[in-house]
Amino acid sequence: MIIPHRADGGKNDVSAAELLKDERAARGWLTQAFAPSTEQWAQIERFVTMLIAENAKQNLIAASTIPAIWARHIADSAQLLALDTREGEGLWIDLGSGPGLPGLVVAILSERPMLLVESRRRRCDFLRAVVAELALDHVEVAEAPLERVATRPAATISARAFAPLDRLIDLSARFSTESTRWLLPKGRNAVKELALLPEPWQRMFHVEQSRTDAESGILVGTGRIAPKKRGKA
Ligand SMILES: C[S@@+](CC[C@H](N)C(=O)[O-])C[C@H]1O[C@@H](n2cnc3c(N)ncnc32)[C@H](O)[C@@H]1O
Repeated sequence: MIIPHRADGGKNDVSAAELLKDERAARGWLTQAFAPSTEQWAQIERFVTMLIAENAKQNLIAASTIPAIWARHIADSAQLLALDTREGEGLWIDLGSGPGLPGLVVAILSERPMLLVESRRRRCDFLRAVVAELALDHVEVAEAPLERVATRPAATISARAFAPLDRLIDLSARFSTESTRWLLPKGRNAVKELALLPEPWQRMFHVEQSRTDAESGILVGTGRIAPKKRGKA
């Protein structure tokens, strides 16, 4: 069962009737939830323009989603920030960031230090181009398979369309601490994927309904997952 949005002081709460189904609703919600400055709006607009232009050169987002890019990608990414409103300065790691979804959207809307992990060089070239263009000094790009990224404690771990849940956790457990917030959009399989996890991990997570699709869920959890012990080869 997907748990509907819980009131967040009222500020970020939406009922099913207010799902962000179109571009106007998505932009309206961004304004209401994050009150972006003029500079942040300009940065988001520029990111959207760069993403659409780059998509003609490499496949970053489904072309069919471009007319709804604010709802399907920008608000869909920003909703993760609304699920981790802690003011702390801890590192946010976005796994398999692709074109920076959700990592770059979060980085534009917040000052959280951000590590974007992406293994494909052309995608990293795009990430670096956006970081430079928007002067996002708090963003680092790790061009490597996650398996080869040095372990650092993460305050937040996000991963959108990165890997099946068990593999995602297996690869990223070493970055988690007792206070790590896990934000894992899992589409329509969220409940099923959660049910397949070992019991102690299952209890760490609950499923939040996505603001952009009533049938989709985001796994939200807090805590450390002990990395699997690997035998010596
Ligand atoms: C389906 S895309 C999703 C991209 C983005 N998060 C989004 O929602 O649009 C998955 C991304 O993960 C990257 N990826 C897959 N396995 C990876 C790994 N082991 N380490 C780092 N990146 C990986 C791929 O190159 C790809 O860009």
